[in-house]
Formats: sequence, structure tokens, C-alpha cells
Amino acid sequence: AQPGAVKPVAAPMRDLTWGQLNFLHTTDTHAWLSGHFLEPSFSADWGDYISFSQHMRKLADDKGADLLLIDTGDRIEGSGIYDGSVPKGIYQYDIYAQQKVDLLSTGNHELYKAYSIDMEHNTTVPNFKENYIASNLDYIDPKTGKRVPQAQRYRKFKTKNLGLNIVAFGFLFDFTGNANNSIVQPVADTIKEDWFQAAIKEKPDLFVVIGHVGVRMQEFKDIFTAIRKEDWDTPIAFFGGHLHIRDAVSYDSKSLAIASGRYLETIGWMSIDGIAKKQPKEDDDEQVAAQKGISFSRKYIDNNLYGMYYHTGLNETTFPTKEGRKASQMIEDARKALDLDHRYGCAPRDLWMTRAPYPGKDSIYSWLEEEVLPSVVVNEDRKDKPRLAILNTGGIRFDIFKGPFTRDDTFTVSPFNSGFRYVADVPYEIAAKVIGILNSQAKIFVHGLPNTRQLTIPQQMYPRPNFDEETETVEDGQDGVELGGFGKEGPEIDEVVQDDENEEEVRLELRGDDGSSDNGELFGGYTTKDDIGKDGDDTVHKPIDFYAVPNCIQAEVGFSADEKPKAVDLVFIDFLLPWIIPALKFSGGDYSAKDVEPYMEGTLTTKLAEWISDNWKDEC
Ligand SMILES: O=c1ccn([C@@H]2O[C@H](COP(=O)(O)O)[C@@H](O)[C@H]2O)c(=O)[nH]1
Repeated sequence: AQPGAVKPVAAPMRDLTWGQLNFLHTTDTHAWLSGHFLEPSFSADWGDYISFSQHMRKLADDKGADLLLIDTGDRIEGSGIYDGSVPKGIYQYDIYAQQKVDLLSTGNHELYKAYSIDMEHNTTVPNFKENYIASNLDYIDPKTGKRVPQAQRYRKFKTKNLGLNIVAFGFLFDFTGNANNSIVQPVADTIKEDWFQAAIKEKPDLFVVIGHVGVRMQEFKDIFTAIRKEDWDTPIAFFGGHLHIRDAVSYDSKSLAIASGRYLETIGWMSIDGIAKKQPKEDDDEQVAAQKGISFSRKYIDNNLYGMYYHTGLNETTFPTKEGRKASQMIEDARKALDLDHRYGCAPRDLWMTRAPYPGKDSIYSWLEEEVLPSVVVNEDRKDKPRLAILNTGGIRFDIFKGPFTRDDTFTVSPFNSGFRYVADVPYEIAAKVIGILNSQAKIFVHGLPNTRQLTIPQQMYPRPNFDEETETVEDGQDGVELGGFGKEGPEIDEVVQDDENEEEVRLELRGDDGSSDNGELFGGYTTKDDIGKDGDDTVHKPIDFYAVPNCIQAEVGFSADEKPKAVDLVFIDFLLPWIIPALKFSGGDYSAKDVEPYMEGTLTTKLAEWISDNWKDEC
């Protein structure tokens, strides 16, 4: 762990189930390679993960089993190690590459900017060579202008110890916000292509589908269905991400999909036993398929040293490896070079994204609406004009904890380079309708309006089934998508261990009061319910309450107390541009992109830092 990070807390643990083939999975790390300084459950850093994975590989070797490491993208944007350098990522790519990842794919965050697409093509792909898979992603080579695959389309390989034949794919969901030096091909089109159709006829011992795709999203359903059309029997392991949640879905009795959270909070674990190694028949090329008694198991490992020692049987002295220590040192050096611990001020209280009700005094969104935006959204030439300032909740990425607020925190809260734009002098009754449309959850049809689910935080984009209810499927409220697994049969997993302890509903901070649980009480943390059951988390926690947030929030700035203004400047964060004009049109305003101008200098991130320096001056 990094110097200054809180120590982990002892807690009741659940063991990992080993199989023939085992996986460690990270996703949506968003450059949190330092780990979490203030949260004991997640205070291990990338160097600790390297040590952990090396010990786990050794354990696999000792058992005559195999272990593969997977990463499903969104490695960048979200923490100072990436966002704090100019250009971005000058330390991040090298530190990340210290880990030996066996299969990796691209997330949407690698694609928002032409720069990060180039970096992926010229740095991460060469760093990981044949381990990098890009089944539906192409790169436009700037020298030739030619469209080339970002990496190989799929990978065929044999595992080290058991010699299992694997065919692996690496997908991205049907993302459309990518910069124009990349092309994301829709999954439904990709799976019709000859190379994919040939690959799924390979009859390996196992298919591994990794992807920056939510495990309940249509894209994975389509891939699963396409494989099963050709091959009803071969087991399939899916590794997903994007939605920042822990989740597992059983598509059929011979497949399992897991999603392993976000921000290096979670290291996903999947193991598979009973994989039948296929032998070629002597008389022809067809291979024998005989999958009987296949079993899958999953765990969500809290990323801290207590758990890593527990799962490896090691301790403070025996655990760190040379390579792990090296990566931790690289992180420490990068943090110093980037001045990430520079203190802008002291947060007087915790401010939560979803762990406090919105609106409310502990909500980060209410704080932004009531305190920050009215003060920072100012254009000197138009400061007398009343304005509405709109932010999408998805643009805010993390909580603020009471105590020092650092340069690193500015990036964990607001990593994007988004500035503010505006449409001038919009009649108030038109401008005031925009927020309602953006928060409408697509229940009304607005011509030209992109899906509003993209505006909110990832955890809310695709609501999950309510595992407390008996029903197997629910409507998700947006497009009437059926959730609760792809089949209607429910999970068919051979190894299911239910754990009904810890049902008490208690609100506790994940951070804990003083980082200890000496009184023997359970510590607050993830208490995941998924298709497999309630025993997924490796650490037994007390539950934490989470509250829903809207897609967007809005501050009224420069309004008189007595009456609403006749016209306002409609100010919004850059990211909202594709939504604003259609929403204004629907509200009765005949505006076009030509009416949009930059509103002021600076980004939300720089404005946040300025506000905190000016307003949180007390010592801590
Ligand atoms: O410039 C940006 C980029 C993204 N967002 C928000 O983030 C989500 C995507 O989050 P994932 O981590 O990829 O799941 C996007 O839908 C936006 O809500 C943003 O606000 N600004």
C-alpha cells in the first residue's frame, strides 16, 4: 500500500474456491493504481495486486491448476496518476504495464479522446502484445489514414499447466462517443463476420469472452446466443464491466458472467472446474464434447492487504514481491512528481454521491447546486444575467471525505476536461423545461435526443433485478429491457453456497470511524446480491444504503428572491452538448448548435479546486 494509506480492518472472510481454471479480474480501474488512501477495504495499491497475483500463480502451479489475469478496460481517467500529468498518463501506462495481464480489452474511456486512442495503439497494445484483444474496435492510422484492427480480433491459446485450449474474444459495448480516429463496430454486426463465425466453430475446451460490457447488457446476450447457436456445449466464461458494480449472471448451466466493480476496489475471482478436455477423434477432425458436472464459482475480493494475506496464507514480511514493491515505488514517485498530495483545503464534512439522499445536506450534488456552481459559474461580461447551470451526475465520479482535499481528489471527483458552454438569453419558461427532459428517463420521445441514461452515474445506467423480490425479471424503466439473466430459468450453477448471515440493515460508512473493528462488529461494505446468491463478497460486511440520483442537476444563479427572470443564460457542462439543443427544441426554443458559445474559462475540475482553496480554509 502507499505510505499514508489506512491499514485494512480484520473481518470475517469467505474462502476462494479453486478450480482447474481460475481467473483474477479487474475492470474500470480508472487509474486508481494508488488504491484508496482513506478506505481500509480498498487500500492496497497496484503493486500489492502484482504481489498477490504472483503468489496466486504459484498456488495455481502447486495445485496443477491454471490462473489467468483479465482486465476489461477503462484503465484511464479518474485519478491523478493518469489525469494529473501533461500530457495525461505519462506515469500511468508504465505503472499499469508492470502487471502481467493475460487478456485485456478496451473501455469507452480509452476512446473519448484521439490522444488516448493513439496511446492505446502505440503503448498499451505493444506492452501486452498478443494478450490485447479488440474484437470490434478499429484504429485509423494517422500516417496512412487506413482503418486497421486496434489489436488482434481474438486469441487462441493453451493454458500453461493443464494445456486447456481457449478461444478468447475482447469486446466493447456499442459505444458511439468515440473520437474519430477509432471505429467501434456494433456487436450485432461483428458476430456476423466470417472471422467470428469461424472462431466459434473451433471447439475449444473453453470460450472466454472479455468485454467492456455490462453483464446484463444486450451485447453480451448477442455474443452468448451466437456462440450457443454453433456450440451448445463448450463452457463460456464472460468477464464484463462498465457499470462499476459487482454482479454475476448465469446465462446457462455452462456459462457464467461476472463484473468486478470499479476503481481498484474489487478484484474479481472466477474458477471453473469439471472442464472436459476435448480429444480429437481419430477418424475425422470432429472433437468429442462431453461437458459433465461443470461448476463455476465467483468471489469479489476487497482490494486490501488483510484479504490478500488471508487468501495467500502470507504475512507482511512474506507477501511483498520484488515486482510488487517496484510498482508501489513507481506509484509513490509518480505521486510526488505530480504533487498529488498537494492540499487545496479541508473538507468540513463527507459529501456523498449515492450514500446520502439527494437532495440533502450530505449529497455532493446538493453541495454543487447550492454552494459551488452559484459561485463559479460566472462570465464577467454577463455576470448580471441570471442563469441556469446544468451538470450531468455522471460527470462527478467520487465522494469527498471530511479532511484534507488534495490535487488527487480534484481528479477523483471530476477527471474530465469539461468546460462550460451556454445559449444566451433563453426565455425562462423554455430553459426551465430542459432539466426535466434530461431527467425524463427516456419516458417521452424527444426527436434527436441521445439516450439520457448516458448522463447518469454508471451504476444507475442499467438497473439490476431486485434480488429481494421473488420475481425473476423486472422492467428497467427505460426501454423495457428484461433483466434478471438472459434465460427465464434462473441460475443453474452446480456450486452455489448461500450465506444468509449479515442481513441486518444498518447504515455505516465504508470508511469506518477509526479504521478498526476491535469491538468485533462487522464493518460497512459491499453486500452483493447477484444471480448466484449473497455469498459473493470475500469479506463479510454490514450493508450500506445507496440512494438514487437524477441524470442531471441544476443551479439557479443570479435569480432574484421574488420572481423568476424573463430570460436566462442556459449554461451547461460540455458533455451535455448533444442533449441540449434537442431538449431546447422540444421545449419550444428554435436553437441550433450555432447558438452555443463557450461561457467562461476553466474546467469543472479547475473551478472546483479554486472554490475549495477559497472556501475550505480551515485546518484539518
Ligand atoms: O467527458 C465525460 C465522459 C464521461 N462522462 C460520464 O461518464 C459516463 C461513463 O462512465 P463509465 O465509467 O464509462 O461507465 C458517461 O455516460 C457520462 O455519464 C462524463 O460526464 N463526461
